[in-house]
Amino acid sequence: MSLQLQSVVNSKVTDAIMPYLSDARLVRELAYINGKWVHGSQDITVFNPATDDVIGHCTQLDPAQIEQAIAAADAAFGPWRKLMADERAAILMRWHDLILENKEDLATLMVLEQGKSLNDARGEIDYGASFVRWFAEEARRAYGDTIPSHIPNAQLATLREPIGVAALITPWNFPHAMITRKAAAALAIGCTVLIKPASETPFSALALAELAERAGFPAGVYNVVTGKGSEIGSVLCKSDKVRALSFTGSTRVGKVLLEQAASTVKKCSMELGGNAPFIVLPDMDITAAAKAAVAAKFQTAGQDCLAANRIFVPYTQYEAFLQAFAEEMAQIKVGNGFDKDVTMGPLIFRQAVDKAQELVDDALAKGARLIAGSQQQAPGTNFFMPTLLADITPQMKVFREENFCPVAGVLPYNDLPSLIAQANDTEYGLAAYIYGHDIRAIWQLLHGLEFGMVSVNSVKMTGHGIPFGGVKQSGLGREGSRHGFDEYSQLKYYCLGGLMREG
Ligand SMILES: NC(=O)c1ccc[n+]([C@@H]2O[C@H](COP(=O)([O-])OP(=O)(O)OC[C@H]3O[C@@H](n4cnc5c(N)ncnc54)[C@H](O)[C@@H]3O)[C@@H](O)[C@H]2O)c1
Ligand SMILES: N[C@@H](CC=O)C(=O)O
Repeated sequence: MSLQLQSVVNSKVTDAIMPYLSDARLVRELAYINGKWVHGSQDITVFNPATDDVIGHCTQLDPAQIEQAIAAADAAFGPWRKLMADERAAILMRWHDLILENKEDLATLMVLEQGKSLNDARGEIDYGASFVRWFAEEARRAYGDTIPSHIPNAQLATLREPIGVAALITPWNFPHAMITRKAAAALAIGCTVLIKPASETPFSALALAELAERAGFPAGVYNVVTGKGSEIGSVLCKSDKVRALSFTGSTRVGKVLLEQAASTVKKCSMELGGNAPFIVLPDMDITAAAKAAVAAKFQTAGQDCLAANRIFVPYTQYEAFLQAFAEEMAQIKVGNGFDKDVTMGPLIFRQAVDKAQELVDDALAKGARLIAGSQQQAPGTNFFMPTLLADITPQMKVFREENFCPVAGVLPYNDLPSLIAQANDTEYGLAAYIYGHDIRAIWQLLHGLEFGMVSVNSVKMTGHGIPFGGVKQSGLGREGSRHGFDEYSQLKYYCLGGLMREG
């Protein structure tokens, strides 16, 4: 079956998007395969979570079209990997520059489909572009090793080779940066990519594809497939041609994909859920700690894998901290991400609001105290007002589950050993925060905490140069940093024997 192709017409995009953008060609509703915009069999409706308005549709590809996309990426792999690193880097840098030139439009699209504030969306575009630049630069440094030989008259070494076609499946909470963090690494090292964005936020992904085309990626190197996650995931996992699978999303779906990918023994990289502890040490200024905890909890309306869900405070400062936190939380301005001064947008859809309420109800039924947060003030059906619960316990869902909503839970602690045990009492192990000054306590925590990333006295911990990733059920592998290539490359060892030695 040949691909149904459509030139450049975005016939169904509603007026809800176009008036906001300076470049209408960034709005794409079709999938992007082998350098063409492609129709699927049905449409998936995309909503603005702040207003519930329909903002457009993306296309749902059928399994045969996913197979065709895989074949295109596979065919493009050979020529792409053969380019010199400098040549791939130049295309990546053009993509980077185009992303930044179109920052305002990309951020606007993100607010429309994801709901975050315009400032946060702009920040995400910068963050996303930084990975493209980083990996364009790293492409020139994808070294192998030479190995002191234990074999007479032989030279031993490794080559770092691109693994092949990489499937990248991404979530809706960071619809831009979760793509670039994967795609830039894969492309720079010489892989071709098939990107499957979340159906709630396809427009950010498709705009990136439009810019990738303008940057000059050859046909088949950069592909975006849209449609049903389970259907696409299963075709990608079963295909022998797809050699790497990089997934960012929930631990539940990550486990499904790991099982499916086992059938073809793919290299799997999993960036999954988190349930971050935020630990306040006794020597920390309480107002400063509360300010940082609010920032760490409510970024992206709590829909952030790094969100500080369980906040541990010494008994002696407990009530003072709750008061300071409630005061700081009251400064959050909830509303449509386009409105001036808004710092927190809606949740992604109505079920997320219901889940937030369920967490609060469960906690209150099990003895938590509601310190602040009234849902009567919510400015729309998909909004959940920032909520502060005290006295949360490990028996409550708000402690156990990745809550992914603007509900903060605080609990007191007595001593470091019991604190460490409680902070680790979760299946997740992505990120942890420590606020305080006592270097011995910080060191003890750094060693005791079972998390892939620990940030001391800083809410911001991410960036292109750091190895982002978790332990336990928060995932496998690292993104960004000099380790980012590991997920998309393999070492080929060679032994060059029978060499004559001089002297
Ligand atoms: N560790 C990280 O770096 C990181 C970063 C961002 C988000 N996340 C996690 O992502 C989750 C929120 O995002 P979400 O709700 O979009 O996650 P999700 O797991 O529901 O979906 C993620 C992606 O997987 C697709 N998908 C769903 N079911 C699938 C299946 N059976 N097979 C293949 N693909 C499938 C979705 O369409 C989407 O594209 C949270 O758990 C959050 O912690 C983790
Ligand atoms: N906030 C994370 C993404 C997780 O949701 C990041 O900074 O990469």
